[in-house]
Amino acid sequence: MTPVIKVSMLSKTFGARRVLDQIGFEVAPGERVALIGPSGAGKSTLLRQLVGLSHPDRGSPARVEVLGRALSRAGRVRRGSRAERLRTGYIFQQFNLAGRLNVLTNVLIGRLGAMPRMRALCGWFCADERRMALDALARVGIDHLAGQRANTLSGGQMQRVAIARALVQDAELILADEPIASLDPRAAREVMEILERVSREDGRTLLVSLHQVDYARRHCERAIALKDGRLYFDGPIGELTDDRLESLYDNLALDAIGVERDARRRALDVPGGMLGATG
Ligand SMILES: Nc1ncnc2c1ncn2[C@@H]1O[C@H](COP(=O)(O)OP(=O)(O)OP(=O)(O)O)[C@@H](O)[C@H]1O
Repeated sequence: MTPVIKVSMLSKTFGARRVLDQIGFEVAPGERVALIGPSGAGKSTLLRQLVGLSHPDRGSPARVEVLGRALSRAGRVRRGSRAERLRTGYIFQQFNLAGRLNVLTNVLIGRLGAMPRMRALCGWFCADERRMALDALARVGIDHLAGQRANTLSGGQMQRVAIARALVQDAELILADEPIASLDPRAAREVMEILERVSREDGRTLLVSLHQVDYARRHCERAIALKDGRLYFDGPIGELTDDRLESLYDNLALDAIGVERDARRRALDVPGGMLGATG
């Protein structure tokens, strides 16, 4: 099966600082993968590489392939066609909605890339497109808010709009960069449940960066951990033991990264799976 994401020898340097250092991994269709690691480890930089918002170091042997298409090679980005770009949905921590537009229009924006250019320029959406957007809003539980201005929503509702937009885009791959970092615990749980559900039900691949490790354990089957720009762990979520987490986060109290005390007791200490040095 062709991987949805295939990255090899990916390095990214800002000034004198190497933020990503020879990263390599693959993600299979339908996998739900949590991207974790301390602040500044390179998670956002990595996600941005997967949509061409950033390019690898020029002249490096880096290869980034997404949905079977080479996105960058030797530091050069290939933007791809509108249709190709639609296949990846990107969800931001800060929602990225047009605050003055209503919820339905914000969702319909996900269709713009698939519409004839003239109609897209004028923002003329047909009945089928509106129905599709309403269906997507119903799936995330907020179709009753379709006519409300986006900037009047709560953070959790805004993130549901962003997910509905990725659904009308029919994105096969959803990349989410700390989608719950600004949400209260209840909204965070609901948003993660929705992301897991749309991945499970539709077979969409999910790569989500998270600060709170319990959400990774609950909603993802695999974790990729970065530390100081290097791949530190890549394996099944069950192998991400508390000891490994403590070493990943330099002995930061586990409570600080959202690990519940009773979950600590349950965690298995399975050998193998660590790739890099500790500490
Ligand atoms: N455009 C840029 N120019 C210079 N430095 C950058 C740029 N983008 C990111 N960095 C630096 O790269 C490092 C990694 O940043 P990145 O945002 O990828 O980390 P992160 O793991 O997502 O962190 P956090 O969890 O805090 O969001 C940081 O030191 C950051 O300051």
